[in-house]
Amino acid sequence: MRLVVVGASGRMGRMLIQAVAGTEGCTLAGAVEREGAEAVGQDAGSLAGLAPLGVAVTDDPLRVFAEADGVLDFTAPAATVAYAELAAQARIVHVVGTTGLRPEDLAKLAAAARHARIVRSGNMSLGVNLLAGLVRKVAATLGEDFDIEILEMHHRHKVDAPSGTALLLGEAAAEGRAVALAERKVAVRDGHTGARAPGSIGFATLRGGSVVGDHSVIFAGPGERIELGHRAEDRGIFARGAVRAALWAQGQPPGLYGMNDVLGL
Ligand SMILES: NC(=O)c1ccc[n+]([C@@H]2O[C@H](COP(=O)([O-])OP(=O)(O)OC[C@H]3O[C@@H](n4cnc5c(N)ncnc54)[C@H](O)[C@@H]3O)[C@@H](O)[C@H]2O)c1
Ligand SMILES: O=C(O)C1=N[C@H](C(=O)O)CCC1
Repeated sequence: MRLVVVGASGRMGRMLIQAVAGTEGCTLAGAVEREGAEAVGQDAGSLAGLAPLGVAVTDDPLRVFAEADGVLDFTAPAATVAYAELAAQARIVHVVGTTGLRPEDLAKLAAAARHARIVRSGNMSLGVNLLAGLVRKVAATLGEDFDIEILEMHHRHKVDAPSGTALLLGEAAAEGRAVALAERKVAVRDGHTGARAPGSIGFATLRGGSVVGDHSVIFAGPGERIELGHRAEDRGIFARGAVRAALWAQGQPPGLYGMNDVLGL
């Protein structure tokens, strides 16, 4: 499968180049960065700490999309919305790891998925997607006398909150309880908040250092607490998940898929 990495010089972009180069049956068909980025013109392999791959980073996505079967996109919301349109025009698979997408961005991805195969997930790792299944089950089993709180910590450079993973886990908890997350979500607490609203799903965000991604889902009940968690130690888990998603999506009809589809969960 010929894959393009957009956001090639980012923390995830470099990991994606490594993952594509290290996966049998995949070749790096292109590497794209935003106009004016320092990496434009550099060899994508060298950028990712590998031997040169003979693929120069470009700021012209159209040219490389025309020669590819799929694009791996861990960039920023505005870029991802634009790439969804280009990938749909080129009829290639679009794997979206970008987080911080607003409802109107998600609506644009859903529109593109009428003609394109898109796999989107706030977390492409096996572990977190398994954890989401456990959270759904525990939330469905326990009543509302168990309060659900989701705690996440990421590195100091992360720009969106709560993390895409925390929201994915919140969605799983809400599904388990058969409620809408949008109606139960409490993402900020400050000052005199009053007592906790029964049935709310709370989020707490920590940022600092080089943390790759820590998540805990806490079910706090009368006299006891259940905690389910995941610690990411290496961004390679997200990159390998994205390549797996692209390979899986190649054989699917147009639509918007998640990692649970890819992993058969
Ligand atoms: N879903 C997952 O499993 C997962 C895992 C890790 C990170 N992420 C998400 O991936 C995104 C990127 O994370 P990161 O840590 O690599 O960030 P980063 O800032 O290191 O990298 C983003 C890159 O995208 C580039 N970019 C921005 N606009 C572009 C455009 N129009 N065209 C091409 N490139 C463009 C930037 O120049 C930068 O190099 C974030 O939203 C993050 O939350 C998701
Ligand atoms: O480093 C990031 O940024 C990450 N983003 C995803 C999220 O928002 O959950 C996945 C974990 C790493």
